[in-house]
Amino acid sequence: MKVVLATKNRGKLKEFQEKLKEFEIEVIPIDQISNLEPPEEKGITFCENAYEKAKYYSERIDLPVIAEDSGLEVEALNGRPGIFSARFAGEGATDEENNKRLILELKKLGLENSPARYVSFIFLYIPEGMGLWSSGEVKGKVITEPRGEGGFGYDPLFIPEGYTKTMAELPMEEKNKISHRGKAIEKLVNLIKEVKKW
Ligand SMILES: O=c1[nH]c(=O)c2ncn([C@@H]3O[C@H](COP(=O)(O)OP(=O)(O)OP(=O)(O)O)[C@@H](O)[C@H]3O)c2[nH]1
Ligand SMILES: [Mg+2]
Repeated sequence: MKVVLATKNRGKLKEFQEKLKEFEIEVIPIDQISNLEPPEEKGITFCENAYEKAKYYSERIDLPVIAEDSGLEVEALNGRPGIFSARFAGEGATDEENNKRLILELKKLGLENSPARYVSFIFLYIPEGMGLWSSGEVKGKVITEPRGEGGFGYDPLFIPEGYTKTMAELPMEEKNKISHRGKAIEKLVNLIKEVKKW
């Protein structure tokens, strides 16, 4: 089975490819199929953004498309950056700039860490209007001293519950077992298997 993944995020793409390999599903990045500009993320929830992204591309390329919207919710920041995680330090911000903003905001509050969670919503949109969605989360804490080279985004600042290493210090295979995205992908695969039985 092959499926198109609508993302411009290379870190996400690698994690989807690695995880879905386990289920013999090949992931084709959207930019191999089309050079459509991504839609603006106008939703106010992860779910809405994932749905809109998948629908937008699927309707235009007439193939099933998976899209994900994900982010980091930090307790001390009342759930921010949330759906704004990719643009915390401004539109087009780099991971490094977003990490600096997070560290600054925690330090402003006099904190060295805060409970936090990563959230992932995935939507598989199938032309003619059929859809499947799933979600996943991983709880942990964010710190103010970055560690590790793996993963992407806020991973050098995120320590999953039950671990002492940051997400960026874990091999991808291990991150995929415990991460918000890994869990959401597994749930989606189970849904696809159920639907195939119909
Ligand atoms: O360290 C991280 N490890 C993760 O596992 C992770 N998952 C999400 N995030 C953050 O949340 C944004 C998603 O925003 P997002 O879903 O809109 O994706 P994006 O804009 O990067 O790409 P696209 O898929 O929209 O094209 C990302 O950019 C990151 O800042 C993560 N950070
Ligand atoms: Mg995005």
